[in-house]
Amino acid sequence: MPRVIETNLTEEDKKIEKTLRPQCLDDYIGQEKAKSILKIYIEAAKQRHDSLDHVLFYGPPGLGKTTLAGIIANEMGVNMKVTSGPAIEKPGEMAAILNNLQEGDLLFVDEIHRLNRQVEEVLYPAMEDFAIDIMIGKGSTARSVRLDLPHFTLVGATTRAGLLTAPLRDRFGMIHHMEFYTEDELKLIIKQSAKVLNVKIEDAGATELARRSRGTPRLANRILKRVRDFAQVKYNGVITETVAHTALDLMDVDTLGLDRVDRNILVTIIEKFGGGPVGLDTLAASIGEDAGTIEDVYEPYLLMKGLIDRTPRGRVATQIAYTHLGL
Ligand SMILES: Nc1ncnc2c1ncn2[C@@H]1O[C@H](COP(=O)(O)OP(=O)(O)OP(=O)(O)O)[C@@H](O)[C@H]1O
Ligand SMILES: [Mg+2]
Repeated sequence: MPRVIETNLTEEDKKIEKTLRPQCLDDYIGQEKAKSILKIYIEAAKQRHDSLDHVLFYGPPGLGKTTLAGIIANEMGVNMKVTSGPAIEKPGEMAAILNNLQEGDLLFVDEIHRLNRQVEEVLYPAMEDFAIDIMIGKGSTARSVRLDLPHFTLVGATTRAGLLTAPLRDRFGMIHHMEFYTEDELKLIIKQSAKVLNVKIEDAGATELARRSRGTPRLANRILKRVRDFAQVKYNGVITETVAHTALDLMDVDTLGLDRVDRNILVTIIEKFGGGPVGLDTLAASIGEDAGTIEDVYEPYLLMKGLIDRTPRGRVATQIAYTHLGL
């Protein structure tokens, strides 16, 4: 059975995500702070008939960064062009993308921390002055020519803002940290998705799914889909609390929403390293996971739940972790 916390989305996952994606700010649940600030920014930009300031979203996967970028484009009434850090290899490719934008367009750059330095440098004047500098000619006759661009909005997304260079970060007018969703927010999302997918779910069933969705809408939707299948085959199609409970236990998602890898991280810190502190790389090596994945995907939730602490000498398991695991 595929793991619940899967960072590589299948085609079916992508299709479902598309149908479940809210289209306007009012349908977007949670992230209240970002929403209220965005509302003002969008209103002001529309009144000035100007493009919106550049926006950076950072935070763990599946919290709605791409969704929010799409909503901004919708609310501004502009087109969204999508690209990603690893997809652009040469400065010329970035220049071409920028040059093809229409006035007001939104350029969404996913995994923006993975742009290489030369490509990133094209963005500096583009974001600041809506212009790019291109070199014409060779050797002693080479000169740089400035080309004007349409006013556009860059929306960047990254799992870690710390990996962004200062000059790039400084060019964003708004930087927003995506928060984990509360159980109540996730419950609303689950109920909304259930309606769209035509799934019958009881209130207590939705509560149970929300509690075990790791604060993450993507997981909430994915879990909903799996539990629906389970309810269809084993029960009469309705997601009750018992159905939710049984299905999630089978999926190896525990009562805090932790999956096998989360628990492995905790158990390893406790049993192999006496509760810590243990360095990230050592920890990664002993559980056979990539250090970056631990830091971006697993750790933020464990930290938020107070199961681990980060100290200068490494990661430490907290009392809450011992209690949760019954150790
Ligand atoms: N606030 C929200 N309200 C309702 N549904 C949401 C919300 N945020 C996210 N979702 C759902 O979760 C799914 C994943 O969100 P999205 O793709 O925007 O996450 P992301 O932060 O871009 O993730 P990644 O870092 O992996 O690119 C969406 O398809 C959408 O169905
Ligand atoms: Mg995304």
